[in-house]
Amino acid sequence: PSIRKFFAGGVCRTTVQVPGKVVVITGANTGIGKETARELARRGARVYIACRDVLKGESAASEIRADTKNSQVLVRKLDLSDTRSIRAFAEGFLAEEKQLHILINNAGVMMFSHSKTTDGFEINLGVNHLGHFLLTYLLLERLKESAPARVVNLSSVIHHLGKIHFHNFRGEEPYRWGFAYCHSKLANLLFTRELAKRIQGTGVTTYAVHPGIVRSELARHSFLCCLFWRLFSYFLKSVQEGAQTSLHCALAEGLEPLSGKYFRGTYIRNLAKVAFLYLRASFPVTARGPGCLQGPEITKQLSACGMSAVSF
Ligand SMILES: NC(=O)c1ccc[n+]([C@@H]2O[C@H](COP(=O)([O-])OP(=O)(O)OC[C@H]3O[C@@H](n4cnc5c(N)ncnc54)[C@H](O)[C@@H]3O)[C@@H](O)[C@H]2O)c1
Repeated sequence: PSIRKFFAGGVCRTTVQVPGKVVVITGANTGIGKETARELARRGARVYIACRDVLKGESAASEIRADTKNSQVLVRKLDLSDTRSIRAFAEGFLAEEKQLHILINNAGVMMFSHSKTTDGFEINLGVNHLGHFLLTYLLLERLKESAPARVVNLSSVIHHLGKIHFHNFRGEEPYRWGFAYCHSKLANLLFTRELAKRIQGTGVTTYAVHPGIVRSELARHSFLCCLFWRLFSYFLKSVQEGAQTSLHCALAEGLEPLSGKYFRGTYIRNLAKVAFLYLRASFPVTARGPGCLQGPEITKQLSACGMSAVSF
């Protein structure tokens, strides 16, 4: 058990209750998002599960309602791979709710095949970053009106392997080794940093999160990743443990001065760092064209802006 505890990482220790607060969580019908929704519902929030499959969302919501005795767990349709769906969700939400206190941009895909969103963007970047970018933009005024409010973006430690290919947002050239997911997670991080700057002084703050390596459904599109997840499942976090960093950023008091920072509630950070440095050295990715910002340059720029990780 002590080894398990070592790998489990930080725990959200705040006892803050949030009755009456309005929360939107994307992709909360499964995995980390579902557990985040459960805990926020337990603490009294009105929780919107924004997901692609309303039936699956309803089944998660009824489980959470029964578990937490909070009837204010609602499901709304949102497909982040389609800007029309994002606009329709935002329009419906803004008509229905006068307040929004916490937005958790949690949904994510890890796809290795060369797919695109409805609007023609590379699928990982399109869903994980561009979709959430548009959603946040459409809800930002409501967040400001409800301040103090927070935006939590799920990134990943794997952003270390990411690069921003400005010339390749539509996936004209396939990415090597499924790096598209890494690029999208780097975009989540950069978005958090820039958003924090632009909303400074409005009472809305934002945080990026690495939840740890979590036993969820994220790897379902890749046989190799599924195999890895199964082989090492003992060392991976449970979804409840994986939700702790998002919960910490959504709830903990006094985080406002840390707006724009990247949070990791995990004790395995140094192991992860060594592994990623090794990977980066083993598979150096060369620049492709003028619009490409390289990983090491980005890391340098991020740390110059105080974007090093905060552990709790
Ligand atoms: N599991 C991990 O080890 C890990 C590590 C680092 C970061 N993350 C991040 O944590 C977040 C949650 O992932 P998870 O591990 O719970 O995986 P998960 O697959 O269980 O959950 C992802 C959710 O996103 C939803 N989703 C996917 N595409 C969508 C779309 N187009 N529109 C709306 N919803 C969509 C899925 O339906 C699902 O509910 C993701 O952003 C992921 O990148 C996970």
